[in-house]
Amino acid sequence: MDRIRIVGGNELKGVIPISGAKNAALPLMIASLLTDDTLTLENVPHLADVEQLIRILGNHGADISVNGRRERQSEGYSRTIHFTSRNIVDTTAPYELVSKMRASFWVIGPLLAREGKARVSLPGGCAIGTRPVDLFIEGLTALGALIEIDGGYIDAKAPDGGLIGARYTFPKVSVGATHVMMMAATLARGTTVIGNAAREPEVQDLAKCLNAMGAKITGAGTSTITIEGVTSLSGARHRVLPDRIETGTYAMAVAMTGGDVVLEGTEMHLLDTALEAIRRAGAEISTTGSGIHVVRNGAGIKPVDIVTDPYPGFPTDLQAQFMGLMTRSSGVSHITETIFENRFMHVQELARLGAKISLSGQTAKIEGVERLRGAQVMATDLRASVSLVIAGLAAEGETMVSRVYHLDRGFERLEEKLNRCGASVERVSD
Ligand SMILES: CC(=O)N[C@H]1[C@@H](OP(=O)(O)OP(=O)(O)OC[C@H]2O[C@@H](n3ccc(=O)[nH]c3=O)[C@H](O)[C@@H]2O)O[C@H](CO)[C@@H](O)[C@@H]1O
Ligand SMILES: C=C(OP(=O)(O)O)C(=O)O
Repeated sequence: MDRIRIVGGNELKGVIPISGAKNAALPLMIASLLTDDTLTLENVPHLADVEQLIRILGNHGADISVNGRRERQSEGYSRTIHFTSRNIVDTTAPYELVSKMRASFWVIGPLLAREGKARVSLPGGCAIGTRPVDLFIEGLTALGALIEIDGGYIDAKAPDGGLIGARYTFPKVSVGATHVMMMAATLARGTTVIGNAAREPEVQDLAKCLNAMGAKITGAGTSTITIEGVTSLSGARHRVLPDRIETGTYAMAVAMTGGDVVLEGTEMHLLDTALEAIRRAGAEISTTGSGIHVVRNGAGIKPVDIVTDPYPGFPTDLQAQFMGLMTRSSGVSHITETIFENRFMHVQELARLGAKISLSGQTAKIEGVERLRGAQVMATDLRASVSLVIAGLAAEGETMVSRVYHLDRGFERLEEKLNRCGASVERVSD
């Protein structure tokens, strides 16, 4: 199993290209099941989750080629991938495939809308909370679906004549349930109005792509989304938006080590709240022609309190990284996690590097320390693992991160990107 060795202490200087967003690419890929035409996605990151979803879509009958080549042959950054699901050959998404990744459950929306039925295993994904699927069930039921849970699978059937547009307000904001309801409603009869919808940029990106495919969606990016059903969707070409979580992660890495880096190909408005927190911690952040410029020269790291919230709040997917940064602040900070009930597994690993963190319910109190010292640590989930990398970049000596398969789910060429800016990060295969 691969590990990552980091020798800390170097400032980061240079340019880091930001990849297409994993959390946009996944629903966009799934949307290809809604049409028998070809959906071409540009700027798709080369990540374990994307590869896994390629396998899942292939199981449903999608024909997938990468830059004109067959899947898995391209080594390049951010690929262009063509998805064609001429016929859906199987409406079952089996446990063996779905249990590895939360988003794969989302195929339930397109399969139900296009084929009138779907049998999808209950999902897996990062172990950061119980992550139930009740909101998906309620939303799809509102569209007329009959849903049963059977042997660990959700069995969903559309009424004769297909799903029916409806008004439904989510009792809680869910990114995944918003994606699924929006996709399912594109092919429903009549109009659907989703209340308390997720406003994340990835939801907006999916709506933009669906509209390019012929859907009639308005309001994405606000909490009310209206979808007028159409009888069929066509193919389209769409560029995946930049990864705001990768952007925030590298911005925090620069704030942590000091240095001067341009995050290329990304946009500030995708993560205003997180960038504001990094600024308050002491980094200077500005827009350049090619992306975002992050600098921290000399000044220490100031303590900043944050609370995670649905977009446009501080993203839970940057909470662990921000905690990594706060471990070296000059005072006491508090981080409150409101989205997932078990997203503090990085706390005990950061402690191995010398961090002083105590937990009280959903709030972590971080007492900044003057120095961290390298140690052996274990990645427990995707974002937790990269918080250990951020801490390792500033720690004295060698940090060895095990279970890096978590990192490979969401960070494209992490070692290469950091090393090009002067870090010392190496993958070790045992
Ligand atoms: C692939 C992807 O895009 N993953 C992101 C997505 O996950 P995901 O879409 O799974 O997250 P949700 O927005 O659905 O989850 C938000 C909260 O709602 C709860 N919930 C969700 C569905 C449901 O049926 N019932 C229910 O109670 C969850 O347990 C959680 O407490 O949004 C999260 C919140 O920004 C991010 O951390 C994940 O990185
Ligand atoms: C939690 C994440 O992913 P997933 O929803 O796929 O588990 C994430 O991207 O941080």
